[in-house]
Amino acid sequence: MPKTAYVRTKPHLNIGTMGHVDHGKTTLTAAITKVLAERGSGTFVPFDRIDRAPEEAARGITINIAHVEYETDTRHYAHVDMPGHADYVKNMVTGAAQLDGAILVVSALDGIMPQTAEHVLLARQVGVDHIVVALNKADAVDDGDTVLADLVELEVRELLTAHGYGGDSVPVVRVSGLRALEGDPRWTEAIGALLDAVDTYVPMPERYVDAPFLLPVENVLTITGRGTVVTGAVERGTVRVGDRVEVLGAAVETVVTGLETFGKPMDEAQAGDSVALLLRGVPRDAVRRGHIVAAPGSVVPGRRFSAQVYVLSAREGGRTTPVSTGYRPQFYIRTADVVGDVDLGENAVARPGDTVTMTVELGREVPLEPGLGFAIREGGRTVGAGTVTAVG
Ligand SMILES: Nc1nc2c(ncn2[C@@H]2O[C@H](COP(=O)(O)OP(=O)(O)OP(=O)(O)O)[C@@H](O)[C@H]2O)c(=O)[nH]1
Ligand SMILES: [Mg+2]
Repeated sequence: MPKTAYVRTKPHLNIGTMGHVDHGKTTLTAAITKVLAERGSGTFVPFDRIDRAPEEAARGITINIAHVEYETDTRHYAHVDMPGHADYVKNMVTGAAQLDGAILVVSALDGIMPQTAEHVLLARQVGVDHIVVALNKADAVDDGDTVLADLVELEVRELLTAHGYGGDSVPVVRVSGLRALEGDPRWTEAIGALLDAVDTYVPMPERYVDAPFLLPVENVLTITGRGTVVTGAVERGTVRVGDRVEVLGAAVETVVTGLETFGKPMDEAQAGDSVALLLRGVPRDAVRRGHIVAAPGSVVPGRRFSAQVYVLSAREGGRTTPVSTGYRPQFYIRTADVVGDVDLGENAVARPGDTVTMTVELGREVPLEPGLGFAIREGGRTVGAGTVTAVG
């Protein structure tokens, strides 16, 4: 049966839920889709469909990044529900890289926890400019006694200010994802207020639709009988069915033979869209997460760059000891995960909490450009966050 084509009627934005494990991100995501479905502008996605990979159901935490879509009166959103668990922050890094805004979920019962702070820091680093706070589990703090929630709100505003988000003006909305899912009118209204805050506080970003096409590969799938499909968010430019593209990393040039967004076919995808691209004649195992699909010849990958890097303090979950030249951590750049040699110059060391300049020699080539954000990880934890200042 032919599928209904995607019709672009409203501006499209990418947002997502981030925050500490168990603070209620997935529940809130489900509640948002439920409230909007009741308004007639979307499809309800229940909790267990968002937390759907078998590995996730088994562990009961969100491991991969789940995407849902919905519409408010004024906008179309793709929403990524990001994992809170510390082991999976690398997924958060790649998920956040495409966000135009984020909903920071903080449990009013628990307040700021390690991944609350880590996610705010990473969001800043990967270029998320606007955060709206969902102070969740507001149903569970004593009715009438909002002292605890007030304290948590203050604490969150301070955290945001410390990371350059202007915490005083950030909308903080008290919600209960759980009670909204149950249909309690007080809390469905609160979800409406949260969405209004997102609609008004997160501006429509500038989309570079005229730039050469570039998409960092997030996932690779096979559709039997049709070929290899890559998914991800278009970082810039426009791509149409029939366009030639190259896959950097796989060193292949091919043609886009199909395009979809959320299961709906489209003729043209543009910067900001979450899409699946069907690629002609590319073997499944030739393409991997971290590769880049781009207009042929439009990007030159490199291995060497200079960067400004913030080394996380031990309190933020970072190292307890300084790093020096010869340090060899993993660099998370767009969706890629690459080892790199750090050179801090003569005699220099970088202590946890320092901001330093460094040069990096990556283990393999990736497309690099000034302004590109990245995270540095070691032994399963984030130890630094940086921005490319020069290439070569
Ligand atoms: N009282 C109350 N409990 C909630 C609320 N939202 C979520 N919970 C409960 O908190 C627990 C965690 O909820 P999730 O939605 O899985 O949390 P999460 O942030 O997605 O967790 P991870 O994806 O593992 O980081 C579950 O037991 C929920 O039922 C809420 O608004 N009020
Ligand atoms: Mg979750």
